[in-house]
Amino acid sequence: IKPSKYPPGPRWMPWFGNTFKLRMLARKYGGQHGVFDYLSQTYNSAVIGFRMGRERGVAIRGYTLARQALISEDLQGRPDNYFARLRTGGKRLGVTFVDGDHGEEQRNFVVRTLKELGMGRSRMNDLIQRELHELIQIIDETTGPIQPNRLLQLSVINVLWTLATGERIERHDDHLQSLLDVLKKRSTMFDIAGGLLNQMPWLRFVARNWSGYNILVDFNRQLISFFSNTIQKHNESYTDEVSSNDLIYAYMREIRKHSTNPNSNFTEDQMIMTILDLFIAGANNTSTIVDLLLIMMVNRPDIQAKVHKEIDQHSDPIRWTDHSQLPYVEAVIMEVQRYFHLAAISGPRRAIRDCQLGGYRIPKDTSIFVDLKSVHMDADYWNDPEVFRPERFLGEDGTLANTERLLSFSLGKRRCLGEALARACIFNYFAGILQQFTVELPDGEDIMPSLL
Ligand code: HEM
Repeated sequence: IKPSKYPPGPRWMPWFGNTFKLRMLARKYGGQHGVFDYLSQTYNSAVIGFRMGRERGVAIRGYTLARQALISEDLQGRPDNYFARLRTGGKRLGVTFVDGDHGEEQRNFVVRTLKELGMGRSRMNDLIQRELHELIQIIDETTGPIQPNRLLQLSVINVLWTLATGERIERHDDHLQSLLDVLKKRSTMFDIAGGLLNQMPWLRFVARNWSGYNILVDFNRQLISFFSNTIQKHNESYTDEVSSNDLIYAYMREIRKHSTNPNSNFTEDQMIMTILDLFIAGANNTSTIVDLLLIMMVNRPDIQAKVHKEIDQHSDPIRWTDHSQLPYVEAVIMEVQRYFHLAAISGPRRAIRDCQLGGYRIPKDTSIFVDLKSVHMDADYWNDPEVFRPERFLGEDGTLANTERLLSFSLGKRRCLGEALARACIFNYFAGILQQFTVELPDGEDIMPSLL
């Protein structure tokens, strides 16, 4: 039975709620954001209520309500469901799917440590530049067309890996290649709500492969075995002097500091799951944005020419610290994030208490899905959202404008904690590659009409 004043939406079926309807609509409308768009029009509301198996869900569309929801203190929790627990070995661990005091403690620790390790500072830039240098060398030495996706992904992963473990991984490492394959498969099988498996956990008994259960278990197993060697080496070589050298050492320092507290959340399992979370959240998105930027440059030589013009005014290698002097480059990066809306729906939130939104009642423990695409594609605000036009992020004086309407890293206490790293990587790689090369289509390939 729907709670009173619950947001409008489809009628709930016994047991399954709207699970099958939502899946059918997702196939028809190209994903969850398409479903929310359809339901929002059908029920003429920017707030939509539904039910996925046992879980109540609310989708929120449009800038005003999206902003309100993302920063609301009532909505800073994360769903505690089967999918969230399965991804971290059955327990509530890591940073992404924990909340309350435990979540805050872990998130604060990671943010503080990443800062100590140089995130947002020159050390991070040096790391990125080192990887960029290698990438440029590889491109330089390659004859024939290049498909940059995997090259970029390995580069970004090496930045993350160095922050986590203090060392790089070789590009040809077999473990790394198979990990990337699982990561890719995993991201195609699970939507942000955890897919069908989350709504019907019993599927793991009857359809282990089809439901994605095996992929998830396999991914965790591979990642844990990938890390176990490094963790063992860190354990053996730990001293106070090295305790601030990387994230694993810093975590070990914290485990030791809390060793007399039997209720401490700083445990080895928690450390592994925290690193896993950083990789799940950060390994793909950042390199995909750079890939999309290059695809867009190939498809729009006119925009590439403007990017080159701005970049050519800098004789030195371009670094993140120069970003404010390159507003057009920044505007192109923002437009790619808006246009391709990589995170179409923000990370699921959980109402930590009964609350109100848009005049509707949101009961405690409802999962909240904020539709970021609806903000990025809002025709009332952008006029021509379907057109790729970086100038929309530039004011008349040529400086950046409308940046508050770009929510790709979300807002509030649960906003992306890797934003500084991701933005620096994207800027350095994009500007760095275009400072050295002009990108164009291989002979015989056609421009993608949808990207014009
Ligand atoms: C272009 C690249 C990236 C995009 C578009 C992106 C976007 C997002 C979004 C939309 C969220 C959900 C926030 C919310 O629930 O309100 C998020 C969370 C998160 N991101 Fe990113 N992210 C990117 C890169 C990274 C990187 C490089 C890292 C790792 C250092 C990272 C780590 C995280 C973590 C750990 C969370 C969960 C935070 C929490 O639950 O408190 N992200 N990201």
